Amino acid sequence: MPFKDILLNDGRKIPAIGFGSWKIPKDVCAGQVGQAIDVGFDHLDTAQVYRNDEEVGQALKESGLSRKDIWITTKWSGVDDKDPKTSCEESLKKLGIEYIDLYLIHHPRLCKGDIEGTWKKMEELKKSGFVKSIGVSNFTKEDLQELLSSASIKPVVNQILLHPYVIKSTTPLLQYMSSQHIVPEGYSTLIPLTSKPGGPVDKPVEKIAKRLNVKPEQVLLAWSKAKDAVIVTTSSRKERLEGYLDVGDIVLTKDDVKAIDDAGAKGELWEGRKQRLAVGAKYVAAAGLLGYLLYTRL
Ligand SMILES: NC(=O)c1ccc[n+]([C@@H]2O[C@H](COP(=O)([O-])OP(=O)(O)OC[C@H]3O[C@@H](n4cnc5c(N)ncnc54)[C@H](O)[C@@H]3O)[C@@H](O)[C@H]2O)c1
Ligand SMILES: OCCc1c[nH]c2ccccc12
Repeated sequence: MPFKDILLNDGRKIPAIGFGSWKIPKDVCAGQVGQAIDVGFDHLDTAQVYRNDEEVGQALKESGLSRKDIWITTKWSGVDDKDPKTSCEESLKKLGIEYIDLYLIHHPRLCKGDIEGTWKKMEELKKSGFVKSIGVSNFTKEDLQELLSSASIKPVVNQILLHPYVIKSTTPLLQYMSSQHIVPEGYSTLIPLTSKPGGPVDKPVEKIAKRLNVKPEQVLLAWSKAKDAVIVTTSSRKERLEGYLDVGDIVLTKDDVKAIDDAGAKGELWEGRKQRLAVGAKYVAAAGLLGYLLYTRL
């Protein structure tokens, strides 16, 4: 059972899993994007700041795919202080395409305190037809509320960090987005494997992987799918990409999702404590140093 497209609030349908080109070096980018297309990815996720749009465009051209058969998301990242319109025109040219499926504000800080004004520029881009859908990334609930207070077009998605170690703090945002029909796109979902191995999430993920006879990364992506998120992931390895696409067939039970959420919340609590301890330790060290300096001067 392949992934089912997800319906957006503007009536368009987005493929439920995308291949991201962040950090892919220029010299191997066209090859890796081409490989992703060959294994069956029909959704590419890039950004102005990834600086590999020409190579993504080259892979697209070499794939021979018809434009309508591939979904392209790119983002306004405020590079060189260029505005969304100029950046969008440059992205279209670099990617070698006539329109962008989904254009995102990469981060609220790029709006420099004027979320409403920046969103108006995004709305203009949608009206121009060069961009079919518009959305945001890394927006908090408060950022979205500010945007929605004057928007005439709603963002279709908010692309956010989504992994078990942030699920507790992110759930209120997900609930708010759901109430506003803004679809979550989750990135860095594999963080428990890539940068936090050995944490509390490993155990439930491994147990579920064993039961379902799948890989741990597939369990994590299936968890993201269970949160009704569009998955944004990547790999240079063909077998991993094939495994990602097979996640369309993996359905976690409510208990599976809860076990992963609970373990993630434990890790989040521990991270929070560690950070507070580190800040506390810094203060103690600074106070000690100050005391020592005062003592030696007296
Ligand atoms: N909007 C944003 O601010 C933002 C931020 C980060 C990423 N993104 C998008 O999301 C995409 C994916 O981001 P990501 O790379 O953080 O995602 P990810 O968490 O999906 O990690 C992908 C990496 O995990 C590795 N991996 C897979 N299985 C593994 C395993 N079992 N053990 C160890 N490593 C394993 C892959 O080889 C790959 O390098 C990016 O390319 C970009 O398009 C957007
Ligand atoms: O999207 C990947 C993370 C990232 C890299 N550069 C950025 C600039 C603005 C917002 C996010 C990013």
